[in-house]
Amino acid sequence: MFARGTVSRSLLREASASASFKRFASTKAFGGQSLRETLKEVIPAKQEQLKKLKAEHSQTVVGDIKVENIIGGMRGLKSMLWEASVLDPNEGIRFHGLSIPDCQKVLPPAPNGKEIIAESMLWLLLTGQVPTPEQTRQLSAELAEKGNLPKSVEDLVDSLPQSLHPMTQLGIGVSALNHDSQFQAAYEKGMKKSEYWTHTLEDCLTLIAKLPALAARIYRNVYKPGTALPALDKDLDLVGNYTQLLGYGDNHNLTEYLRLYIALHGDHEGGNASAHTAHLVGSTLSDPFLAYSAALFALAGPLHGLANQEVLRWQLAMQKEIGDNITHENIKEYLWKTLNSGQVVPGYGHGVLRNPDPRFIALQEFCQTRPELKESPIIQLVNKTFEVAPDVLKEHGKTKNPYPNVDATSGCVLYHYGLTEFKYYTVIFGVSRALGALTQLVWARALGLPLERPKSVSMDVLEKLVKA
Ligand SMILES: CC(=O)SCCNC(=O)CCNC(=O)[C@H](O)C(C)(C)COP(=O)(O)OP(=O)(O)OC[C@H]1O[C@@H](n2cnc3c(N)ncnc32)[C@H](O)[C@@H]1OP(=O)(O)O
Ligand SMILES: O=C([O-])CC(=O)C(=O)O
Repeated sequence: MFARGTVSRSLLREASASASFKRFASTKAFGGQSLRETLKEVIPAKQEQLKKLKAEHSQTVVGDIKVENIIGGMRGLKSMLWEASVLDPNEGIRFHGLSIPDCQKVLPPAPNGKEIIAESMLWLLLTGQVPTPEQTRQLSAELAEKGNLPKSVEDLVDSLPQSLHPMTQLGIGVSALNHDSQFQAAYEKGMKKSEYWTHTLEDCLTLIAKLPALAARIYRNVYKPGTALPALDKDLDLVGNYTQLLGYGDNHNLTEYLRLYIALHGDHEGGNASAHTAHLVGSTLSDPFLAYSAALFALAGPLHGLANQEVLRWQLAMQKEIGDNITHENIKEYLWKTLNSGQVVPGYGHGVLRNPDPRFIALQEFCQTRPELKESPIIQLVNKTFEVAPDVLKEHGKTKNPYPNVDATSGCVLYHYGLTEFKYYTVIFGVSRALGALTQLVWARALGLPLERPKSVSMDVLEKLVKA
């Protein structure tokens, strides 16, 4: 299915059986093809696959629509194409067939690091292939080259009130970058449909490249006004530059954590609110900057990305109330207090997952390898909460998934490392989610996917349908 020099899906799956990993790792060096060349090679096979599906199976039934799907936020309804990742309720996310541990084994890290970096994850998401270290470096260099913000966007962001939520500022900044959209300019000139994806790809790479400078500028304006932003370092990876710009560049452990965080949050199949928003808005052929700014506003809701800020707020309030005597009994009591006051337990539950989120596990494992995190009071509280919360939520009896999602720990590690401004945390998520949402935009244009326009019904119509 994949072009020459690629790793097939089945081989990627096999990769999770660790015995085959050495073989797999040695087959991943495919020379120095660029990202664009690689995509040009893999796209025709996917176009063919879609053409065949349409021709042979357009009328094949693959599921039922129940009333609960219509009134229940479309949970479980298979109704959109998404190429880069698939979420299994029990196993969690796989990126082109690779689980998180698989990715940790095969995706190249930064030269001075061990964790997955944004570039290697982006390459995998876009192409279905594991990049070589050289390909990863090539992409890092390109992103660093393109990373500066235009003056107009700098001025716009600098003019925003300090009190405006950082996520609102990020959405505004991203949408304003569409001033220079290559896709929009080419569309105005009348480009052919077959050229959509190439211009989309250029905009997507430009946007991903500029996100660290934009996100860091917002951080500095809001929390460290008057401090100077360093220049982008052409030898650093995207996240290496991001931590430098934030002012935490000399904290290697935080940089490594952010590399892992940003790679892991990159994609979570298509139905989550931010990815789906990018897909919906992008389906109108609005440019990647507009589509992704819309996605950011979905991410900014407390049931979605903003939960990572809410978790920290909630854990700190718990810490304050319990004091030093942190026992299972005390945590249990606090959980019941939260639930009995009609609030959700942030960081727990999920629209699809029915087991602990493997992203949560991966971040917890990161904490276990760092003595400073193992001993951190906030991380210990997260761990103790995990020991108690599932049983309390089961007893409460409402949530279909009593286990932690990624937000249950992600912000707490940042807090430990001194990045304590929790209203900023979802911005970091926003830097990450671009990897998957923009990947799909490229694929949607390469495959010529249509305008998204589901049918809605009123309750009266639904009643008639039910009776019929
Ligand atoms: C990166 C991410 O976006 S991961 C998700 C981050 N969000 C959070 O952590 C917020 C807390 N969790 C939640 O609110 C939910 O679990 C969601 C939004 C993530 C998923 O929602 P759903 O798919 O509707 O969950 P589910 O079907 O299990 O909900 C059934 C009931 O359990 C409740 N429930 C779900 N999770 C929780 C929770 N963590 N605490 C308390 N109650 C919960 C729901 O509010 C719902 O109650 P209702 O019947 O009174 O409306
Ligand atoms: O999948 C979802 O609905 C929410 C989520 O975990 C994500 O978007 O990362």
